[in-house]
Amino acid sequence: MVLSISNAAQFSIDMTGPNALKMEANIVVLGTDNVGKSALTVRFLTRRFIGEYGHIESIYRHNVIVDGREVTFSIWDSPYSQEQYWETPIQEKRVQWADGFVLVYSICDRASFNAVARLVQGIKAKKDFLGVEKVPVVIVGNKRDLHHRRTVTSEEGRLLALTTDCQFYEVSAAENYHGVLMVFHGLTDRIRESRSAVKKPAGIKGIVKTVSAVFTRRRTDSL
Ligand SMILES: Nc1nc2c(ncn2[C@@H]2O[C@H](COP(=O)(O)OP(=O)(O)OP(=O)(O)O)[C@@H](O)[C@H]2O)c(=O)[nH]1
Repeated sequence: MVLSISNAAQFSIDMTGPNALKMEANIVVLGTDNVGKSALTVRFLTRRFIGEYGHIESIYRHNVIVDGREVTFSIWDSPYSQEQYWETPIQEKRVQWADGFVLVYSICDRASFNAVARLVQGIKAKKDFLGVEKVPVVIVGNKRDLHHRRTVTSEEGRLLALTTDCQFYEVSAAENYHGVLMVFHGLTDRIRESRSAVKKPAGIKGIVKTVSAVFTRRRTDSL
């Protein structure tokens, strides 16, 4: 199902400057059941927390201005499939489609944290296989308001992010919009960085490849 929500959150209004470029970002939100994936997504889209969200899989389209650039987000809020995450064609499609990932666990649910640790490895391995060197991933510990029921410490979350080269945030989708905004803001920055890294001039390996491609082409052209 594709929902289109417009006129929602705008966190900057500089649309007129010379830097007001447009950008598109496909984002997949993943995590085990009940961790708050939909709450987080809907909070970002509407600024609201509505409590119950059902289990509908959706792609939401949403335009916002981030640092003077118009960003069109397509956010895929997807349910968790327990086993062989990477082996079904639909899951594989998700990974190919995504420019960045938001991996959510609940700070009160250790199994959900362990699942995120597995997900991040799986995503990186799959993207690596597809030739993507650095995939933008944000790890989010949700339900921060329930700190009295915490079973995963902030340090554990931070350490996981550090060792897997991801960003890390602890948020409460229930209580706070700003933290959720930071998640999507941070991910947008990472996506932009990863795109400009791809455009950087090739290193020596790239030059050798280009030169040999030119010579190979000349040879085949002259046959
Ligand atoms: N206390 C608290 N509850 C939250 C928070 N975020 C979500 N919830 C609640 O957690 C439950 C699950 O939230 P959802 O957003 O439906 O979680 P989900 O990960 O999309 O769940 P699935 O649809 O099962 O995949 C709901 O009852 C929410 O109200 C939060 O930050 N704090």
